[in-house]
Amino acid sequence: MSTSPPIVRNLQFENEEFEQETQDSKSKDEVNVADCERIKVFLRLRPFTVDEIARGEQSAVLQVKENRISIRPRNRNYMTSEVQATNEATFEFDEIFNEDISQSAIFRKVAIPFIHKLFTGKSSMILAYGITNAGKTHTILGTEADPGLIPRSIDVIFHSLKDRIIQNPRGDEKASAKYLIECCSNVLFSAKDEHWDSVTDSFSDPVSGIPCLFADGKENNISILSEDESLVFQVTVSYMEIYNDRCYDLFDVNTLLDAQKVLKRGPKSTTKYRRQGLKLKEIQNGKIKVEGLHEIEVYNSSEAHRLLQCGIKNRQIAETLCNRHSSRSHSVFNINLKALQKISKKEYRDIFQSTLSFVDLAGSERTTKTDVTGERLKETAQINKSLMNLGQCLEALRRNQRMKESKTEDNLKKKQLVVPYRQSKLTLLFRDFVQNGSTLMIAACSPASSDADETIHALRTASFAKELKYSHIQAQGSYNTISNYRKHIDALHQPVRNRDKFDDELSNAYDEDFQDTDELLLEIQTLRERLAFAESRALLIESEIRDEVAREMEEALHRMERQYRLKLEEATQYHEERLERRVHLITTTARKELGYGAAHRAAEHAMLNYYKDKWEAERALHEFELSQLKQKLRERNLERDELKELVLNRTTVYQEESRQNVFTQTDESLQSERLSTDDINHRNELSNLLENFVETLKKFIPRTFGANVWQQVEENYLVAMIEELAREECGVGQLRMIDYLNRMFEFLGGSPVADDAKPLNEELKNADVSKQPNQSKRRRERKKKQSETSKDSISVDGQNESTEAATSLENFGCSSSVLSTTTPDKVIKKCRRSRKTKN
Ligand SMILES: Nc1ncnc2c1ncn2[C@@H]1O[C@H](COP(=O)(O)OP(=O)(O)OP(=O)(O)O)[C@@H](O)[C@H]1O
Repeated sequence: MSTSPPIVRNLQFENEEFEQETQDSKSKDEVNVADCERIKVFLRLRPFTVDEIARGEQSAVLQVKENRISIRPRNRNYMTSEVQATNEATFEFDEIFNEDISQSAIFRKVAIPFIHKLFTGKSSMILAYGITNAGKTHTILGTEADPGLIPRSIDVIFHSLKDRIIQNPRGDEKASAKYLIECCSNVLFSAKDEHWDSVTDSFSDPVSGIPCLFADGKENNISILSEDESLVFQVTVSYMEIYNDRCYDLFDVNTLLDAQKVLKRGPKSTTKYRRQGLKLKEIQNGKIKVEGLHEIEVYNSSEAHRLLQCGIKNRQIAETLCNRHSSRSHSVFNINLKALQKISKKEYRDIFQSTLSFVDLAGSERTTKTDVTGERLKETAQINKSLMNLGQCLEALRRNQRMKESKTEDNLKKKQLVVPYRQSKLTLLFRDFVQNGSTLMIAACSPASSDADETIHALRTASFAKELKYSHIQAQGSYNTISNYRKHIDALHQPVRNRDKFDDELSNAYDEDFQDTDELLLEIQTLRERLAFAESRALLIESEIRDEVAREMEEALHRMERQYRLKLEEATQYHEERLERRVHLITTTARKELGYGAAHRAAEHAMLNYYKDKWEAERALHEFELSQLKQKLRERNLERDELKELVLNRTTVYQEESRQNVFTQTDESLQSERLSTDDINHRNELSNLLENFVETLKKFIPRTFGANVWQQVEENYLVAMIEELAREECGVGQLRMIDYLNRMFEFLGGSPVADDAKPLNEELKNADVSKQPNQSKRRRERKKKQSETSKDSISVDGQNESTEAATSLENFGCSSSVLSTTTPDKVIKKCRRSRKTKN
């Protein structure tokens, strides 16, 4: 089985106008390939921007002569001694494009040879390098009106391949351009946002509805075809960016959907937009693979343009949501070509795979110049670090190459430098391209004198790249190499087919292997030595880097110090002035108020004295009152003591009396108990006697003293007497009755109890209670006699009534003579007098 290697035939030109130019480029390319595959570096000088013209920027470019450019530095102190001496920095490049070169011309000069290589199975990279705002993106992407290298390359590639693109039968539908474009149209282009208004205002695809920044057909007049008609192709594209030394897929649908969620929630959304970072993995032959990077199958230029548009949009969204600015990341757009040869109706055989990559590097910038802080400072540091690392790789490669080329004894003894590819993702990818393909660098250059120093640094790094050749590192994926391998495999298969020669061939192969092993051991030894040297060299480089960083930091610190000192001085001056004003104000106010203050103090003093005297007087008065009150209190206390004593005495007396009363009452009650039966009889007798006596008085007193007197006697004495008698005990009742009678007679004007009645009174008074029944017996007898006598006298005639009364009274101790001598008027008067005196 043998394959005839495809011969890249001369470029076919559909447009005669470009024929000559492209032929030149082809011939140049052929020369370059022959010229050991040196890394080519082109310089593109951009014109002044509108802003720069408005600022009146001066040009830093002193001279552009053939491939040499001279730039005048702004501050020569930071330059090399050579530049300091001449005050200009001169660099040489493969070609220098002036401000007036068109995008189309650049494309033909730069990209066409690489597209050519793509079709021959060689991978290549076009790298735009330079300081910020130098025109890198303009060159790589371009604008809607004037597209750059990528859109033009897409046009040419698809126009060349035409119907020879086949569909991958095992292709993932979710990795197809159609699916992604649909997602993009739903997610990214549905939202209207000021950040991409300018983009969406561009062309719109009638099918997908996606605005298309780059219209097809700008470069449709160029076609590069392979003569091998049996070859068919599959084209995939991938788009990624390296931001803060992390790789992100710009064709990842999931991140697009996440972005949609965040966008829908609006600017106040607390959900953070997080993208999944991709890992770089080293596969066989030192090739680098970006794990998880989507490679989207594309069948025509229109799809490719729209995909590019989606990637740009995704990047814009990331920029918006991550709050960063344009080109703060390195972007890599890959066009992968897979050539297949038809074996049968459905079977294809892989012939080669190649990639054309377009890298738009972020612009290096000086932190001292842009005065950035926070996240931006971190970004800038990362950009500068990765670019510096790229410069270090280029420098190390150049030195190694020089050592090899010079072949002097000294140089041969020296060990090769280790190229620090692994220090950043960018350089790892760069290594892949340097080792596996050809590289072209476009150094974008700003003419502004304000950017001169940074431009010089960037151009110096670019000039390192210019000297690099990679002829010794053959492109592993090239078509020719693959066909050579095939031949070799065929040769290896030969012994199998030819059994007779198998053993000999096999032993030969073993011998070769042993020889290889010895060589390998030797190489390991050499590599070890190189490693030791490389480590020491790395330390040296590191110290150099540290020095540079320290210098920059020192510069920044000096600047900050100056700023702060200035601010401090301003603040001090301001505060001093303020303090002076205050002191002045206070002094003036104090002076004004001093006079008033003295008078005020005198008045206060007088007031104080007045209140002091007043207080003293009141105090004396209160003390006097207090002493008086104390005296009174003492007296009251004495009185209280006396009263207490008195009460105590009285209580004692009272207690004594009450005790005696109790005894007396007890005696009396005992006596009354004894006399109770006699008393009942005695009372009956007495009441009878009293009735009689009262009856007698009723007759006697009205007749003698008048009806009024009787009425008064009756009111005052008799009723009370009768009631008393009814209530009192017998013995005591008698005494009471006598007392009443005495008082009655006293009232009537008579003498108290008659003398002859006394014995009776005395007798009654002194009467022993025990003897009373006998006494009452005697009395009853006497009364019986008297009643008989009175009965006799009454019965004689009415005139004897006074005599009867007197007798009755006599029986009670009353003398009738006393009664007869008193007139009723006198008795009444006497009675009234005695009442008055009583009252
Ligand atoms: N050749 C050119 N002709 C006309 N205008 C240009 C050219 N090159 C660059 N510009 C303009 O200069 C400005 C800066 O260019 P561009 O954005 O490409 O710079 P950059 O190097 O990519 O900057 P950054 O690294 O910050 O992204 C843009 O306005 C662009 O239109």
